Amino acid sequence: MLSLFDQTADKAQNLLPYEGEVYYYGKVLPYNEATSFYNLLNDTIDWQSDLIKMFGKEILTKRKMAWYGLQPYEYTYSKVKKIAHLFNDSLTQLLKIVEAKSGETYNSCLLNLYHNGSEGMGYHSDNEKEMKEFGAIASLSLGAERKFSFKHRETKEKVNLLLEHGSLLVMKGETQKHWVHSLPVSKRIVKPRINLTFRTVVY
Ligand SMILES: O=C(O)CCC(=O)C(=O)O
Ligand SMILES: [Fe+2]
Repeated sequence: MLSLFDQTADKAQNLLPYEGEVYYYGKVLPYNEATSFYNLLNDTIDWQSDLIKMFGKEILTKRKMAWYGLQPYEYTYSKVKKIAHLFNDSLTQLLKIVEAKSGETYNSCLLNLYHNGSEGMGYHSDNEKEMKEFGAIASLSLGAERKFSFKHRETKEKVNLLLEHGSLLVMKGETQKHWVHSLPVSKRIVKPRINLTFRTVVY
């Protein structure tokens, strides 16, 4: 049985059974602080639709994205090269919180805005060529609570969890090599959600 001490956020347990490390720290921001960060980011981030290929056609996603960095790093997603906007005050504050909680450092952040549960993200891994190999990725969630799923590439084993308002999830080690992850759609969810994934790009 876990003692009370083991259950504290800073002693999060690895959720993956093998070949990767995922730690869920639960709510790292008090409710009101998480809500005010949600509102600030919603208003100040330069949100853009993403161009993706579906059945050979290029379509604009309803989900909005944004790419920020400590420097104007280049990053290619969906085959389009983007230059990072510089971190604003909210992002700088959140970076410090996430670095302290996870004991890792990051230099960039990919943001996603899902207007409701009909928007999600299919199975993928975050192993773009610009990113530090085996670098930690810290995922901060604000707004609607959503299910999140990991699936092992070979065994197909699944691990599911809920990402709460103001919560932190950290993926590290070999996670991206052996597991894919997704944010499943859920028509019942009508509220919006913002997710920030803090990453390390090499330059
Ligand atoms: O919205 C999420 O929780 C996941 C986002 C994600 O996987 C990504 O940005 O690569
Ligand atoms: Fe991802």
